[in-house]
Amino acid sequence: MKLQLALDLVDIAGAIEVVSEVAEFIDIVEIGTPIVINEGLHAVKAIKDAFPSLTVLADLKIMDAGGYEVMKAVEAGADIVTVLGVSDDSTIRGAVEEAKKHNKEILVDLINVKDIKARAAEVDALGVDYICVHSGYDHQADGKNSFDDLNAIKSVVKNAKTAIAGGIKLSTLPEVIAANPDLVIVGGGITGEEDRLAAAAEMKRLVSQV
Ligand SMILES: O=C([C@H](O)CO)[C@H](O)[C@H](O)COP(=O)(O)O
Repeated sequence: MKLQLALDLVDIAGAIEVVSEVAEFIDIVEIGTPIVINEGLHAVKAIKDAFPSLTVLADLKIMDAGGYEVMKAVEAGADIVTVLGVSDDSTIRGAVEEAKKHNKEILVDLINVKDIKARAAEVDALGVDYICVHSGYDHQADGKNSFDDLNAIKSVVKNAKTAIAGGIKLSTLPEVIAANPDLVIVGGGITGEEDRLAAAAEMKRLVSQV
């Protein structure tokens, strides 16, 4: 099981500072959607240049023009690019095709998908690399999480790796781990802690036991 650090509410300098602190405990670093909105794909390039051995995920949440937008993210240095599960199949197909050309990966984010089991099965058949259940910030504000969704998609996803994101903290990590995703994505559960190093180290220890 791998650990991804999501960086959302920082600028490029802040992202580099956080990753410098916790790099040894994370497998994937995510340049979150808010950073891409604020800084553009330069943020992806800056992190890849600063940490060439880390896997970098660009959380573009692509909804259209899958092939083109994946191409631009890959040019900037992304190893994994996100596409929304609510997108048309043609968008996801284009994204997968472009990523494969460059030996890169696609993570489909099922945020706001209503019939999560059915869509996960469809997306799995499109050849994506990861399928992620996700309670976004607005869902979290309503007290929701994606733990049940993870169990639901685990029963239908046969090819892709599974991932979970949204408000995961050290206190809820054991419950997440029990559902056995391939990838756990944590933002505020590390970046919002006073001792980020300790939080990342403990999370890495827990996910590595599986
Ligand atoms: O994708 C995210 C969100 O939609 C903002 O772009 C976050 O990266 C994801 O939710 C993980 O962050 P936390 O919820 O703070 O763990």
